Amino acid sequence: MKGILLVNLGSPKSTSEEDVRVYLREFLMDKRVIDIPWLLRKMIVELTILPKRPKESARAYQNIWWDEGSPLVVISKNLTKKIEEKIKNPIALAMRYQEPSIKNGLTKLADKGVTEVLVIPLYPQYAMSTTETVVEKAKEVQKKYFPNLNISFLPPFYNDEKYIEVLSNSIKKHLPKSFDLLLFSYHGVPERHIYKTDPTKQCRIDNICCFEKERTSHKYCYRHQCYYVTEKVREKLGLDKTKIRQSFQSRLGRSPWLHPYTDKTLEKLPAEGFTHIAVVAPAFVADCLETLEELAITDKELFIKNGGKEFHYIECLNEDENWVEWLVDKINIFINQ
Ligand SMILES: C=CC1=C(C)c2cc3[nH]c(cc4nc(cc5[nH]c(cc1n2)c(C)c5CCC(=O)O)C(CCC(=O)O)=C4C)c(C)c3C=C
Ligand SMILES: [Fe+2]
Ligand SMILES: [Fe+2]
Repeated sequence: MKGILLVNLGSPKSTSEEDVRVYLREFLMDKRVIDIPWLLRKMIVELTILPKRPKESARAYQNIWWDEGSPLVVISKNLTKKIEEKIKNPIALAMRYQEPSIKNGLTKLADKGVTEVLVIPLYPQYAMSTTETVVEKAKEVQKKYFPNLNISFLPPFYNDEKYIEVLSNSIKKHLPKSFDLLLFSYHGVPERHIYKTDPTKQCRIDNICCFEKERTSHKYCYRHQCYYVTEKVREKLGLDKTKIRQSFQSRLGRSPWLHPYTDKTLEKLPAEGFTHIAVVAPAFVADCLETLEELAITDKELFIKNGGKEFHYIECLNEDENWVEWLVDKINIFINQ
């Protein structure tokens, strides 16, 4: 029998400083997130990040936590339930970090007699810190604990026409009547991750390859995939190029990340005459710390402090009916093939 495993990033178990530390340790010790040799990574994580960051992050999580738990996990669970009601085959949810784990999700499916699993990493764009780490972890768990289970993966869907339509319609539904500018803010990655995953080794941050129409490197280029989504959604919404901007948020550490940075962009927009803005975050399919806290609270304050008047945060796809339908369609193709 065929089954489905949805995989999202994951959250700490609670907003306590200790649970946040445990979560950050697992997350940041992933070699596809901080891609340096193990000993150096361990030293940086344990000696420079974990002494202070868990306290700050715990406070941030406390600002957005729901009665039922982490927004990202709660939304992902609700999404799974909605899909479950529309398909005949078993479906389970897993998180790349913390609980429910990928092993836990595969166990649930195997216990129901599933022998073939479609793993769906819940990321529209490919990055070594998102899709790749989910794929590699799922393969590792399968090999170790479920040798008789067949697994395959839904590839990044940033260029799926129907997905673009679903995203555009959701944004349209939440756009305010009048605004000066729509900002597309994507989670950033270190620039070196773009070079590292480029099979052609030709993509350079300062040249235009990421904007070109066809290129082998696009399949593994997070930067291109973000530009693609922005451009296609802009076209679908019928917005002039002057009405949109794209930026990258949530950087960590001192090395250069993808530019322009969201916070720096927001500081400058009011002086450029953009005081009423709407902000959307299409790298996330579910609202989370990075959208509800970083964007909708911290970055909003920054924008207002710099002369902005209106900051309208547009929610992620979350449990949108058309998004559920899109996933159900992909699942049915797998089940019926
Ligand atoms: C959507 C795509 C994501 C990419 C790409 C990504 C890369 C990436 N992230 C970090 C460091 C942190 N990210 C944190 C939170 C976080 N990141 C994503 C998604 C992507 N990350 C999500 C959905 C979340 C929110 C989780 C939640 O519980 O709501 C955090 C933890 C919070 C904090 O302390 O700020 C860190 C740290 C790196 C280093 C990286 C690329 C290499
Ligand atoms: Fe992140
Ligand atoms: Fe590129």
